[in-house]
Amino acid sequence: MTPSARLAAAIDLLAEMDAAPRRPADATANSFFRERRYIGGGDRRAISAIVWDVLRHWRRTEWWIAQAGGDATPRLRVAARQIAGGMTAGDVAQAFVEGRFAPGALDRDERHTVDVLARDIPDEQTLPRAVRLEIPDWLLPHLEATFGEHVEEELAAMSGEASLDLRINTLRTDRAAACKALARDGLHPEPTALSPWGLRLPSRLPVTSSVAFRDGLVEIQDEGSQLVVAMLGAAPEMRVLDYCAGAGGKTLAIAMTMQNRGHIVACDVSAPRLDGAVKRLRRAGVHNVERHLFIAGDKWAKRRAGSFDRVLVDAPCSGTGTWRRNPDARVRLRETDLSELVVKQAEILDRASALVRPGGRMVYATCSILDAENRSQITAFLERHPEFEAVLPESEELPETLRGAPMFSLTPAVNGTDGFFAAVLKKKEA
Ligand SMILES: C[S@@+](CC[C@H](N)C(=O)[O-])C[C@H]1O[C@@H](n2cnc3c(N)ncnc32)[C@H](O)[C@@H]1O
Repeated sequence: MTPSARLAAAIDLLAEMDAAPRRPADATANSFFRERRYIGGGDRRAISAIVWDVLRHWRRTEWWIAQAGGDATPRLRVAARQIAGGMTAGDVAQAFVEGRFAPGALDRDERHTVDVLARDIPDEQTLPRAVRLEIPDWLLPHLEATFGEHVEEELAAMSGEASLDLRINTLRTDRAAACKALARDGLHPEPTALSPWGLRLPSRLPVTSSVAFRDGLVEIQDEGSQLVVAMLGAAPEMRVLDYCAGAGGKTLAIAMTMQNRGHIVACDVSAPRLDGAVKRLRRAGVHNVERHLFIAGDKWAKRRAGSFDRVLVDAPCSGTGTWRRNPDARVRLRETDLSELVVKQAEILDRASALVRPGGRMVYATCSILDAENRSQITAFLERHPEFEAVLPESEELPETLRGAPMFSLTPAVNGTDGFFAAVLKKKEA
């Protein structure tokens, strides 16, 4: 593809993302490329790089274009990022050519805006703080409350690329053998610092086509997620409930800590997500998992009240800890989304807690960095449920540094993981 054709495809993809603002950007990108199989790997990477650069600089680009008197259309966003990358207004005009695989020429207004953009490249320090930090204005006080004076460095770390973390599957292998198998496919990970099962690769590499992945020796899982499972401390022969199991990412790791012995129930309200677990469970050699889909009027939970040794609540959340992977989520989160999530999380916690046996433990986890979804949520839960108390984790697999408190928060800046929160709550003996 020519450079102009790549710009044209990037503009088309951004327009599709604009048309489906609630859909994660990577899901839109996957279907965009699936429908255009003629786009080869190199072009696909180049187009994605243009689009992700726009997404990572969404607010400042919008602000800059508004200052120049233009509308932040996909065409002008792409043009502005080319200028930020060193192109002149003339270069941009030349790249926006007519033709079947080209973006089409800039019209008069666009040309004018591009001229102004190239003349007035903003100085970082003149940008309003929330614009510079690439977050909606309403979110700034929440982040300041969580991170205090570290807010800038935390958000800077969240603008970077996420590492690609793997979890070895001890049902099938150990770390040394997994590394050997990965090396045969040219993959040379380093052990992670905190998780005993983690391996880290520097960036997005084609792990899923490796033999080690296909044979179930490794799973893709952020180190933070692995530590949430370690926090749960599930052991062989226990009865464990994964209340928000989704496609089973943590269920797989729980089965591993239980050495495939005992019983796990993986629940969710989404059938497609639960169905997504089937193939993964098979690949990992896990066979002690039952799946259960929650439906309205379901008596399932009532019949099993007080019967589980461990309950994991990996709650639906703002996903603010995963901004490195989903930069679009950073500016799309609305204040009403957060307030709705906080209510939903409290309801889920109330329901899930009824399933814990006396003396049993519940771990509440989110991939959020916002206090409202984390510590405040736990404080409110403990006020509503005096039969629970926050306790220290009991887990050999958790590193010393995380064993000294009933809750942990991980962040990209401090731990190099996604942002995660986890808390251990014990149901007092009757
Ligand atoms: C953070 S995701 C879970 C990810 C999964 N545990 C993993 O490790 O791959 C949250 C899940 O909660 C589910 N969920 C949303 N509302 C729920 C509810 N009321 N009860 C149970 N699950 C719910 C969503 O469908 C979603 O799959």
